[in-house]
Amino acid sequence: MVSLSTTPFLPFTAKNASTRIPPPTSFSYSKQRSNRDPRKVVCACIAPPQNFKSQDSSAIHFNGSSKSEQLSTARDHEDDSDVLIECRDVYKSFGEKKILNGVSFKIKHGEAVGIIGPSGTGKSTVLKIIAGLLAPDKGEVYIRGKKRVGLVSDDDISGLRIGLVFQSAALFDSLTVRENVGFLLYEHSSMSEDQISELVTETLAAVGLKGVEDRLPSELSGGMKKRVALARSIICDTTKESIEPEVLLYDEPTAGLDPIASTVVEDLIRSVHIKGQDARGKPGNISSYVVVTHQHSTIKRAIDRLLFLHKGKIVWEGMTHEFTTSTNPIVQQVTRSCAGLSYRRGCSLDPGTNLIQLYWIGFFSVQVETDPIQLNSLHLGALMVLSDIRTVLQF
Ligand SMILES: Nc1ncnc2c1ncn2[C@@H]1O[C@H](COP(=O)(O)OP(=O)(O)OP(=O)(O)O)[C@@H](O)[C@H]1O
Repeated sequence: MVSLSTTPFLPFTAKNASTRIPPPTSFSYSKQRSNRDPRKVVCACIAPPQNFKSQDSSAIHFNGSSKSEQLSTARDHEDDSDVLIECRDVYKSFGEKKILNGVSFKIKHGEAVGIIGPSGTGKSTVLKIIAGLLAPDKGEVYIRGKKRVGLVSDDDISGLRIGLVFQSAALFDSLTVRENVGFLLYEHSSMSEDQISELVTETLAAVGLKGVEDRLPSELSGGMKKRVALARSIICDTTKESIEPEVLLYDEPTAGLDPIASTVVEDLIRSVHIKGQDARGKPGNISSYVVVTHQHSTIKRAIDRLLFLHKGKIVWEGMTHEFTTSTNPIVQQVTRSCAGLSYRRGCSLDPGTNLIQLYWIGFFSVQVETDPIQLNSLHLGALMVLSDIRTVLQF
């Protein structure tokens, strides 16, 4: 089953009985239960990027000899038995706008993968294609070796659940935390309400939340909403004979968060992974995850392997620690910029806070705390915090 879970979320699925729409304000799960086709996409949302624009992606000159291309021959001989998801030569355009131009990569069992690249280069589009919410114009997506035809709702591929955690929090305002987290199970499982309630409590504990089941989203802090969102994306029907592995796709999970809140989310992402340990001290359930991010701390804390998307292709891939030592010209251009040679392409000051958000050549951002009184202007402020930023940018 490909189960797409939306976290603070507007769950959605497509036709053939699995489309889910937000319930009306008065909706209550104790009154409304249905057992429909369990195929679904659940999307958990975190904050949208703020004031973010690609500042200078034109400064990047793609050198056709990418590492991923160099590796392609070797990859052909790899053992693919542990590949959960594969995108093979995927193309996608929106109208006249060509976005993806032959994207190929594999996500293996146990991996923590990041997708980075300039703004607007198609990273979120890749996630939506993996999730089956968008169909590629050309190319294929394989789920555990089986080619997916069309969108997730058109197909009956089983063997993997895919959860999509969107940027912006979109919990159902009129539903309690319990109803939000248990949404999928109320809709699509045969579990009793008591069973669901117990599982919701257990799942909330896994993300470090206790005693919030009866609260409404409006009674939660931003950070708590994100935890609820994550709980919603990892909950699954435990009464089933076999529970399929799950891949979680996070779209900019730390965008708009202050440095401390970002760290909490990054550690949470790690903790629900099978190689991590959740807040109860138990191993996580998520087999693999993919994170789209601009945030340096997220790359550093939550990602093992990076895919670098540029001009519609994966132009480099490798382990996170290899990124700074890569000889790939485009990567070098990025890392030199991060080292301060071309340190600043944009910045913004969050109103009412002491956070400055800085952007590097359109795809890295770092938040630095400073005293607004020091700032004569945003530009001057960026210069003044430069030394701190260099420290922050150490991989
Ligand atoms: N449904 C759509 N219809 C038309 N254009 C779209 C659609 N979805 C995305 N786009 C366009 O495709 C391009 C890539 O969008 P996408 O959100 O995938 O980029 P991104 O790399 O994730 O950007 P960012 O880093 O800024 O979030 C953008 O120019 C966007 O406007």
